[in-house]
Amino acid sequence: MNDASMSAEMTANLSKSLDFDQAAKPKVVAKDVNVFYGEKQALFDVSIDIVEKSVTAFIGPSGCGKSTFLRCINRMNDTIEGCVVKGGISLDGDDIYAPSLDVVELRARVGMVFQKPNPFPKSIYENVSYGPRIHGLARGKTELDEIVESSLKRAGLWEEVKDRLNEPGTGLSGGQQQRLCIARAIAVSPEVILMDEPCSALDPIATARIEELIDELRANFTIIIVTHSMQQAARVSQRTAFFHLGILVELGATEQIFTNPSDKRTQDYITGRFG
Ligand SMILES: Nc1ncnc2c1ncn2[C@@H]1O[C@H](COP(=O)(O)OP(=O)(O)OP(=O)(O)O)[C@@H](O)[C@H]1O
Repeated sequence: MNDASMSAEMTANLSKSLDFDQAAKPKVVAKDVNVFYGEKQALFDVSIDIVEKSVTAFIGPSGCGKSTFLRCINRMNDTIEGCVVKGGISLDGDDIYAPSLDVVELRARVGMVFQKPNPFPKSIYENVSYGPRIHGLARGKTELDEIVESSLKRAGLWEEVKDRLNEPGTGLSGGQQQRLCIARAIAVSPEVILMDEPCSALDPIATARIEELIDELRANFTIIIVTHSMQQAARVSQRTAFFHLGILVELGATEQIFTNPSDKRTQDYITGRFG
């Protein structure tokens, strides 16, 4: 390719990614986020808009700060001693670090699914009904039953568990447990779901099931997924953010990031030169 056609192609791609950005409404907006663990700085001036009702993947080599940034969005870093977050993050314009903000309420708006499925040591029913109960989302048993059923249906688990709702959640297979954790997250009607490597403990079939589910859920939720798998990022996300050494190097439409990244570090990572 000569320089002229390369630059035409780059301009076309850039305008494609700008179109993509303009059509989308930002749900989470981070501005100049810096995170420290004691003396060590883990994130440097991260600014990003996460658009609503889509999947954004965070990729990058181990230790680059993906999970640290994810945890900033529901203030899970507050629970880590010595961790200090500076900068601003808003959810639909609300400053989530405002002193008046109720963190319990924030975590109902921003749910989280972890790497290892972690159902409570309770029944399947109680795993899903716990959140709606403590947040007062149901006006009685019938409504609670309805929330449990609809959450399990949306998580694609209902048919497999409807006859064993009183059995322990921990008795399910790994993939089913992860779908139970997704049902638990959905049950409180969050706006955003954070997923920290949700498939890393699962086999390929269970992984495919969760990936299909993520694709269905994006119609109603804003999803951010940290993944080590570039194939997974390419399959499930519409936007991809590449982190390196605590810096957000590049954010763009997933297709553009994987076919025509603008930064050499992204190019080196996606072509397997490091990471
Ligand atoms: N609780 C903690 N205490 C101290 N340092 C931490 C803590 N958690 C993360 N770090 C450090 O912050 C940096 C970013 O870590 P983080 O886990 O966010 O990266 P990551 O990109 O998610 O990595 P991985 O892909 O391996 O999960 C790393 O240098 C890590 O050692």
